[in-house]
Order: sequence, then C-alpha cells, then structure tokens
Amino acid sequence: MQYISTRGKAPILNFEGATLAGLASDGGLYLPQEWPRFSEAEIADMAGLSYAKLAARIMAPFVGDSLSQDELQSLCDRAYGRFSHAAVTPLKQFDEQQWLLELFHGPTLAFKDVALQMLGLLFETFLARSGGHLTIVGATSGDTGSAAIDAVAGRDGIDIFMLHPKGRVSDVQRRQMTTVLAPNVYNLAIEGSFDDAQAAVKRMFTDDAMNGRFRISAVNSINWARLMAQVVYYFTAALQLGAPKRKAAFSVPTGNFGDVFAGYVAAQMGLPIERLIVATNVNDILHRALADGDYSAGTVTPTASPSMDIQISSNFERLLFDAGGRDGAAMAAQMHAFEQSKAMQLTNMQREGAAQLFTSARADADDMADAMRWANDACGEVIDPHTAIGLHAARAAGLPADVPVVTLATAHPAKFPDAVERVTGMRPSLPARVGDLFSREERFDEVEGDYAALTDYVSQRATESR
Ligand SMILES: Cc1ncc(COP(=O)(O)O)c(C=O)c1O
Ligand SMILES: N[C@@H](CCOP(=O)(O)O)C(=O)O
Repeated sequence: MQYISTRGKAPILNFEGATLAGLASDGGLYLPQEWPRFSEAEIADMAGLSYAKLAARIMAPFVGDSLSQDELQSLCDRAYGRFSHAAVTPLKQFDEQQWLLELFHGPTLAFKDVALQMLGLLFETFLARSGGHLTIVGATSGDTGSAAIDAVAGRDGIDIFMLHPKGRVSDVQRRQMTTVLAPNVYNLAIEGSFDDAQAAVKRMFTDDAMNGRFRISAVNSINWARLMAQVVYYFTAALQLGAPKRKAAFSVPTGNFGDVFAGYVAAQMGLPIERLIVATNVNDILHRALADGDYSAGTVTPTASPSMDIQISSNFERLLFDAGGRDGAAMAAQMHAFEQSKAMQLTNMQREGAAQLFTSARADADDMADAMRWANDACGEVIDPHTAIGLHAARAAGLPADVPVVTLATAHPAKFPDAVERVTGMRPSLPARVGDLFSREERFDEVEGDYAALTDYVSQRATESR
C-alpha cells in the first residue's frame, strides 16, 4: 500500500514511512493511494472475531508489507490487551433504535486510546528497525494528550512535546497528562485555543530548520495510522447489528474530523453505512460546511465539551480531497487560500460527494443537557458531554425506524465530573486504576503561544536525529 499527500507534492511513502512522517512535507495529510475493499462474503466472515483479530484483519491491507501478519497480530494483541473491557469497545442498547458504542475502556478513558495504544507500538517497532530518535509534537484539547503520553512515556528513542490550551481542558484531563513524570514527556500549557496549538504543531512539519535537526512525527489524527486503527470499531459495531446484510448509522461527536473520517473509510472499504452524523457543539464550522458549503472559522467558544472546541478540523482536508476528485494541486491552492482568509466555500463536487454519506447537527448547551438527562433518566446511563452531543444528533437525525443508530461514546463521564454533575446531580467517580489522580505530583511548563518560543523550547530539549 502506498500513501499520497492531499496536497500532491510530498514523496509517496509506504505505511512505515507515512506513520513515521506524521504530516506530509508539503503540509498535506497522507492517505492511501486507493481504498482497499472487502467483499460482502469477507465482511460476513469477520462476525464473531475477537477485537484484536478483527483489528489485524482490517488493518492488514493498509499496513501492506511494512509488517508481517504475525507482527501485526502481535501488536494488536498487545495494544488491545490493555483495555479494561473484554470486548474492548462494548455496544449497549438504549432503545429500539439508539445504541451506544463505548470507546473509553482504555488506559486514559477516551476513544483516543484505541488508536494511540497501537501507534505507540508501531513507533517502537519501526524505530527498532531504523534506529534514530523521534521527536513527537502534538496538540490536544484534552484527550489526545494523555492517550499519546500513556502510549510513549518511558519509551527509548522518543520524546513527546504536548501542547494544551491553558485553562481550557478539564482538571482530570490536565492531570492525566501532567502527572506522567517520565523524562521523555514534556507538557506545555500555551495561551490560546486548540486551533492555535495545532497550527504551531503543523508549522513545525514544514519548518526546514526544525526538520534539519529533528525527526519530527505526529500523534494527532493527522497521522494516518491513527485513523486506520479507528476504522476497526465501526466494523465491530456494524457486524453486531447485522452487517453486511443490514446497514447502520453512526453519530459521531466531532472536532478534528478524525473519528468520523474513520467511518467514511470503513464505508469505502465496503461496510454498509446508512449515514454518518457529524455532531458538533456551538463551534459548528463542520455543521455549516456540510449544511451550506460554508467552511469559515470564527473564534473558538469554550464549552462543557472542551475536546470539541475546535474550529479548524484537520481531517476535513482528507474528505475534501477524496470527495473532490483527488486533485492535489487544487487541494493545495484551496488550503493555502483558507490558511490566509480562514474561510472557504466547498466546491459543488466536494459538497455532493460529502452529502452521499454525511449529515450533521449542532447541539447547544441545552441540547447537550437534554440528551445527557435522557440517557440518565430513560436508559440509566451516565454519559459525558461529548457523547451527549452525539446522542442529541442521533435522536434528531430522523432516520427510518429500522436503521440502528450508534452514538460513539468518546469519553468516560468521570473525565468531566463538573459538567456531568451540573446536569444530572451525580458526580461520576474515577475508575480505581486512576483513583489517585488528584494526589499525584504535576509537572508542566507555561510557554508563550508564539511559534518562536515553542521551537526554542523544543530545540533545547529534543534529541537531534539528523
Ligand atoms: C471526548 C472527545 N469526543 C470527541 C472528540 C472529537 O473527535 P475528532 O477530533 O476525531 O473529531 C474528541 C477529540 O478529538 C474528544 O476528545
Ligand atoms: N479532541 C482532541 C483534539 C485533537 O484531535 P486528534 O484526534 O487530531 O488528536 C483532543 O482531545 O486532544
């Protein structure tokens, strides 16, 4: 399998190369040259496989010859062996139509673990072959940070620099990052929003001076390997609901568009998906883009679902590229114009391509609270604010009654105890394995959000590898 950049100018790489590169050198995002496709019979044959076995089966065509089948299976066994639920991502029924796919049984209690446990092992495996040192730079609105840190803390040959917007993540989220005291982990609190942090991170990938000294890589969903691993749970849920004979819909609380794009990939691979519902909070650029073609970014509004307080969604570029005819030069021009003006109009081809599978909804604070209350009162489930936004969109979608709608439960409610308590009156407690989080020592640095200060910080601490 070969990987190409959405902006058409970066070298074509195999899976190992694309994983280690993270972001393409032309500022674009890597994705497979063509989508691998499973037949109906092959999908039917997947029913009943364990999560780790299914994961290896789904990932194999993407990995190509970068790993042997045995190596891939062993990495999946190790990655998914660390989840606290035997099913890894259990599916629960709410009513005749609504279902909940719990993605938060990994070590840091959010869906990010599903991909990042795997990515940490991929880095380890590929670095063991090539030698050298990897400098990971990442941006987080709360959950990617802790999952990535858990995945690489203490690993030889890797440093991780994780930027979070100061004061805009929950206390649990911050502590899950800052109480990891391994010497290869650097937490940076910056002024500004997640978008500011992500822009700085992406700039480092095209910075010749930084790339001349350090081998920079990504743990955000700009890294293709992240999305590949997230495709798997769409298959597990759909198979349980009758795939390949029966279609399911998915409602996905969305910020950086990685999770829902993984659903799009599953559909390209042959999984029968009725609809992908993009659920946003009031930071609704994706809802506006899908509803009217207007992709214009405003300022980020802080909400009770902080991990989705994002206006510029990196992975949307992958959809625009694929749905818009895979024209790298046109995509580069469109994105460069957007980077200047922070506004763009989707082309007709992009809008029509997206409309075949995607629909969207925006939830404000009341919508979120109503959905959280419904889950609690009618179904006996305490859900987190991000999941509640997905559930609101799922119930509002108006899909035919015979189509099961699966809301992705992206985080454990205990990550957002204040928001959950405000709505339900109940304060969810942390699972025992992180029960001592608030008595652990914290370590992080506050760094000016400007690019020069960030590169200085990284340059003084990272290991040169060029
Ligand atoms: C809990 C939670 N829900 C939803 C999202 C949005 O996911 P994505 O960025 O893949 O769209 C995030 C962050 O990414 C998150 O942390
Ligand atoms: N919500 C995310 C933002 C980064 O998203 P990613 O999936 O691209 O890593 C977070 O919690 O950090």
